[in-house]
Amino acid sequence: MLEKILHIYAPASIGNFVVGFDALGAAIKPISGELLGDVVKISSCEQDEFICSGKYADKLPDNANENLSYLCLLHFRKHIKPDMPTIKLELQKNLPIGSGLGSSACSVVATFTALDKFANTLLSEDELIELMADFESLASGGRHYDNISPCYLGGLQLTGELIPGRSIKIPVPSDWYYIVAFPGFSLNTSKARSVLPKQLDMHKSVEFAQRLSAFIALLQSNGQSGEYQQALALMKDDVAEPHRASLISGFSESKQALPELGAQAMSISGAGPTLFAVCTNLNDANKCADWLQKNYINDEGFCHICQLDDTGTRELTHSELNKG
Ligand SMILES: Nc1ncnc2c1ncn2[C@@H]1O[C@H](COP(=O)(O)OP(=O)(O)O)[C@@H](O)[C@H]1O
Ligand SMILES: N[C@@H](CCOP(=O)(O)O)C(=O)O
Repeated sequence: MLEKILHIYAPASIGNFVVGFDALGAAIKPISGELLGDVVKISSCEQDEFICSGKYADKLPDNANENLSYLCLLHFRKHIKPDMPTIKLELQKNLPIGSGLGSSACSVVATFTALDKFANTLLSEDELIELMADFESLASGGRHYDNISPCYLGGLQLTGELIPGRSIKIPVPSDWYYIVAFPGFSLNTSKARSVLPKQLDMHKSVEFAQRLSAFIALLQSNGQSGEYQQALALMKDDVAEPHRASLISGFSESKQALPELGAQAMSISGAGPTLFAVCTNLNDANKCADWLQKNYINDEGFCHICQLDDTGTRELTHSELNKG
C-alpha cells in the first residue's frame, strides 16, 4: 500500500488591513511565485513524533510543548480524534516569529488543516476556524480572527464573532499590489497589543465604523466611478498605528517616503514590525520595494511584492514539492 504523506501550505497574512483593526485581514502571495508561509507535513509513524524544521525553527522554543503546532496535535489527539493512527508531524517554520505576517496563525491553520485532512475528520469550516482561533489566541494575547480567517480561506476577509459565519470574503481590485517589508527584527504581538488604549472614545469609534463600512461598500462596487480610488483614500489607521508607530524603528521615515514613490496607502501589517504599502501598478510597487530594501530592512529582513492569495490554505502540488 502507498504511504500517505500530506503537505499542507498556509500563506502569510496582513492583519487589520489598515482600516479593520482585529476585523479585516488578507492572505498574500509574492508575485515571484515564491512561497511565503508555513508547511505542515504529516506521514504515518509507529508513534507520534513532532519535528520543527525550516529557516525560523531555531527562533522557536526548543521545548515542543511550547510550540503551537505540537499543542494543536496534542489537542487533536486528545479531544478530536483519539483513534487517529500515530503520525510524524513536521512543521516547516518558514515565516519569521513576531513579524506581523500572521506567523502563529499560519502554523496553527496549517496544522489543524493537515490533521483534519489526514484523519478525515471532516470538521466544518466553523469548527475549524474556532479551534484555530483558540490556539492562536494563546500566542497573541487576544482573540482575533483577522489572520486565521484569511490564512485559512484566502483573499480579503471581514471576520469576527459578530460576522455571520465568522467570515465574509470581500472582493478586491485585481491591480492592487501589496509591498510587504519585514525589517529583520521581531515585535511580539502581545507587546504591541499591550500599548493600545483599553477604550476608544465615541468620536474615534464612529469614525472607525464609518471608515471600515465605507471601505467595504466601495470595494463591492465595480469601481467604474472612482470607488476604488475612494477606498484607497480611506486606508488610514487611527486606532492602532499611532500607538504602535514608536515601537517600529524606521516607521516614520517609511510613512514619509513611500507615498512620494507612488504608494496609495501605507501602514503596519498586523501588529508589526512588517510594513506594507498598496500600489496600483507594478512600476510604483517596484519603486516602493527598492526603497524599503535599501532603507528599512536589515540583513535578516526581506521584501516582497505580493497580490492576494485567493486560495488560502491548500495541499502543495507535486511541482512545488519538487522545487523545494
Ligand atoms: N509554531 C509557532 N509559530 C509561531 N509562533 C509560535 C509557534 N509556537 C509557539 N510560538 C510562540 O508564539 C508567539 C508568537 O508571537 P507573535 O508575536 O504572536 O507572532 P506573530 O505575530 O508572528 O504571529 C512567540 O512567543 C512564539 O515563540
Ligand atoms: N489584529 C491583530 C493582528 C496581529 O497580527 P500579527 O501578524 O502581528 O500576529 C493586531 O493588530 O494585534
